[in-house]
Amino acid sequence: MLDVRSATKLFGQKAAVDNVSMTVNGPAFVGIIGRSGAGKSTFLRMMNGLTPASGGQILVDGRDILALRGADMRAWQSQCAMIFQQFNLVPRMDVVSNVLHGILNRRATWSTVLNLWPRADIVRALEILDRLGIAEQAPKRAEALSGGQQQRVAIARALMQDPRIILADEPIASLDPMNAQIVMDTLKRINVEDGRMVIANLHTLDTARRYCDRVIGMRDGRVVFDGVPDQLTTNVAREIYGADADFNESATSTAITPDPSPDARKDAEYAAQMLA
Ligand SMILES: Nc1ncnc2c1ncn2[C@@H]1O[C@H](COP(=O)(O)OP(=O)(O)OP(=O)(O)O)[C@@H](O)[C@H]1O
Repeated sequence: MLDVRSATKLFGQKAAVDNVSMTVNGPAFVGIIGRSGAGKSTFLRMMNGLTPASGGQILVDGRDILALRGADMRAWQSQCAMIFQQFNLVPRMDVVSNVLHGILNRRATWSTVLNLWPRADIVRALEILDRLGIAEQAPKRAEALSGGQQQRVAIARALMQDPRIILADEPIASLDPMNAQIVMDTLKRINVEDGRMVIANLHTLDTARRYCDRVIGMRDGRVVFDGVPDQLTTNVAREIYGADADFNESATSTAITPDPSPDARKDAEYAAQMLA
């Protein structure tokens, strides 16, 4: 379904993404790891047309999405939702309107300006929020929510698009371990239950091992590892990160430590429910 052929992005003389090739068949959960500057974000942004490529092809069911322009590119972008580290919600807008913004490009401008949405769309947005365990947050302003809840709203907004692929750029890098787990569980559930491909840039090895069917390691714009989580040994990781013998995996851990706050307890209950 996804066939990346020598995808390349140059910024001046520097290749941020350097001849990347891979194929992904079916709705896999793919993690991309690598140190800062390895090219992970640039690759995801090429996938959904936010960053134009310098060369290569990205074929989805045989169609090169790097060559799409105008309405065709917008149509692709609606099938290929993006989730960001900083959530990118409209902070002062209520949660359900933020979710409805997932289908903004399918709406007439005047109806968006007036915040008028068909009832069926509102019901769907509420159903998605309910599925992600945050229906009661629907009327609140996005800025009033915790980081983990905001990221779930961003995932709900992505689902509103009914995408085939979800691209997540360090989706848990701003979250505490508890919320990181809830967000990763949510992405995994969408992957397994809906059959949507997820490609996530991840900054912790334990997360990549735990959630991914396949892990891609990038270094200096190139793919230096492509395998299953079991193959991601400490030595392999050291190689991907270009680290020395002091490389300490536990420093990148997202393992959960107890937190007594009521909100954290509620989130913990939700996480346990998701894992059950
Ligand atoms: N718009 C840009 N203009 C010039 N150089 C850029 C631009 N975007 C990224 N780069 C460079 O491309 C390389 C890859 O950056 P990229 O953000 O893709 O890496 P990354 O692996 O996602 O890192 P991080 O985890 O820090 O986001 C870096 O050297 C970066 O400085």
